[in-house]
Amino acid sequence: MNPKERIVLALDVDTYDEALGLVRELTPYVGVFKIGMQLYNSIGPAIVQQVNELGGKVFVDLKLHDIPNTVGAAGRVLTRLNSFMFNVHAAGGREMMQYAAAEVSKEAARLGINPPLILAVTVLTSISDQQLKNEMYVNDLNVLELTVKWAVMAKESGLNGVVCSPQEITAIRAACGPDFKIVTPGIRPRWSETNDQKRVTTPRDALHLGADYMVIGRPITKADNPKIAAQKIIEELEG
Ligand SMILES: O=c1ccn([C@@H]2O[C@H](COP(=O)(O)O)[C@@H](O)[C@H]2O)c(=O)[nH]1
Repeated sequence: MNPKERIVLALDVDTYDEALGLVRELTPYVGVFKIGMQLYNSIGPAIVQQVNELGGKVFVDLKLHDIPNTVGAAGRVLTRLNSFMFNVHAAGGREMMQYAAAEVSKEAARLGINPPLILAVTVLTSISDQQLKNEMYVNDLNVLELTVKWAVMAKESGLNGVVCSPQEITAIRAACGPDFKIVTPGIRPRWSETNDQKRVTTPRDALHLGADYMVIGRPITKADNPKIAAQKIIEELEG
């Protein structure tokens, strides 16, 4: 895969015009477009089809977290929408992930299409070890240990990969093997601000650590010139 194909651009905007403007401008530099709760809740599921029609693969980042029946049903909908990938929270548990995987594969078979990749969100990249302990009351594991446990559970449940910080790639790769997809937000070039992200690396470090896909939002979308920012990241990845 070339570096461009590994870049997932977070379309964290409110409107159809802003989103499609970014898709048109940045298609030459981006492999996948991520539609998260801001855009999806603002303009609805039709945006997935619109991005598909412009030739973009879509990661629907709704971080599903509910009882198995509800998440399975939502998974069927996201399969019908032709998402390239979508995610659920590993914290939803084994039964929820197994059920989502089974429903998605049945729905894809029924439609005769490739199923979307299903990823488990481990510990959000905005959470530090201190927060995990003091706010989530997880006292016996640190972030790294918990992400690995959840990644193994996701794999055993039939999911295709995880969302985690690039800082956890080496440990997850060792536990889950080469084919398990690792998708990493928390990507910050040296020239950009960290914002609310806590567990970050540069794009180049994430690539060397073995990220399959890197989710990048504000360093590109909030740059004075998003195209130049994206180009600079690709050059850093190729350099
Ligand atoms: O652990 C997670 C899971 C998802 N995200 C999402 O990725 C992007 C990151 O955007 P930046 O602007 O590059 O910080 C954003 O849409 C998050 O919802 C994450 O950051 N961490």
